[in-house]
Amino acid sequence: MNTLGIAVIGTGKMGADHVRRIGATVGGARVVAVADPDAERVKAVAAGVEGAAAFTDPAAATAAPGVDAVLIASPGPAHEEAILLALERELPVLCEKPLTPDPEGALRVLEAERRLGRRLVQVGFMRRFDAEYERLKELLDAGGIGRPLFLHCRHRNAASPSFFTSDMLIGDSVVHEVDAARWLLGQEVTAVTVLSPRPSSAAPEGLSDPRLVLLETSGGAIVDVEIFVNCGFGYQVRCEAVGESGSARIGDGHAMVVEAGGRWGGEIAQDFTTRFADAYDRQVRRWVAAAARGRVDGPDAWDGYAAAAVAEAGLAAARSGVRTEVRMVERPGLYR
Ligand SMILES: NC(=O)C1=CN([C@@H]2O[C@H](COP(=O)(O)OP(=O)(O)OC[C@H]3O[C@@H](n4cnc5c(N)ncnc54)[C@H](O)[C@@H]3O)[C@@H](O)[C@H]2O)C=CC1
Ligand SMILES: O=C1[C@@H](O)[C@H](O)[C@@H](O)[C@H](O)[C@H]1O
Repeated sequence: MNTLGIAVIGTGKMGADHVRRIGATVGGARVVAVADPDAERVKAVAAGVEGAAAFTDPAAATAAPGVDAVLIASPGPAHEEAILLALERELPVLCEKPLTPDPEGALRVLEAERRLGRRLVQVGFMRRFDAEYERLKELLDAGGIGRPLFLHCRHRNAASPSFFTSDMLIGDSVVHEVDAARWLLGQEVTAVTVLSPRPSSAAPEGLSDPRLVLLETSGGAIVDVEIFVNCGFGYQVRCEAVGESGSARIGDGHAMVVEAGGRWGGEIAQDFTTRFADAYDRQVRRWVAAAARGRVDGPDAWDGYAAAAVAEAGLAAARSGVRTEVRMVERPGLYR
């Protein structure tokens, strides 16, 4: 197999981490171009990769010599433009979540793929590549705990970045649970309710943090998500599935428990780059292997659209305080 030349669009926290990962742990690929409007940042990232050209314009990076595929790690509102540029060139794409912040943008991506007649876009819902999530999915698929009734989810970040808004708790954070729930249960989310307690005193001024998000699914299950992005003590992503004949829980993170000095305990990961390091590696490896065959082997643009539709309902539910139904178009044949 020839080496896949990748353009990485956006070289902030995730983009720089993906550039490092492609060089360090992903075979069969190399970064040939990077783009970021922050000229200093993009130059610094390119300087660490032999043969990578630095651009401030994503279009120029996408059109650079040797680019066979595009990995997008810019902020959500910039994703649609970057995806459409890549699709114009019929290049495979791995786009960080969310695919787009709104369902309308996601529908334009679906339309671009429909015109090409094939799927080229994978969305960075990396939990599908996490070993614990995979085991939970296998158990549910095998009927190991009977028909699922509830997913109880906890999603906590130590602290939110300065640019974080109340909408992003749903559109940037809870989208992971939306995708995980759809994938684990094999069902669509049909309605959303959002409850917002008095904000934590640790939350930045104006940020509605934490929140409780309730998702109803097409198969009659209920998913509750505590999203708390300034919990202060670390990064925790937990999921307990309760079925008709049992329950199963992942994400306790107790890989090693130390008993010493009259105490017992373990460490808590401080952010997603640690907790999901293996999942990101496997996600990018699988994408590279599939992209080299012109295929998508993971969450696709339809999954990105579905998550955006649920997020839209979630934002309306948060504003109104009322249970809000999710509106989705019929799934096109390309994604069945
Ligand atoms: N899968 C996961 O667990 C995670 C995914 N993400 C996603 O990754 C993406 C990037 O997030 P972070 O790296 O945390 O943000 P960041 O703020 O650290 O980096 C974003 C970078 O994109 C650049 N940028 C801004 N506009 C751009 C444009 N039009 N074209 C190209 N670059 C542009 C910025 O200058 C910055 O360097 C987002 O979609 C976010 O939701 C972020 C954290 C974890
Ligand atoms: O995707 C991510 C971030 O964008 C988001 O802001 C965090 O809340 C999530 O834990 C992380 O996985």
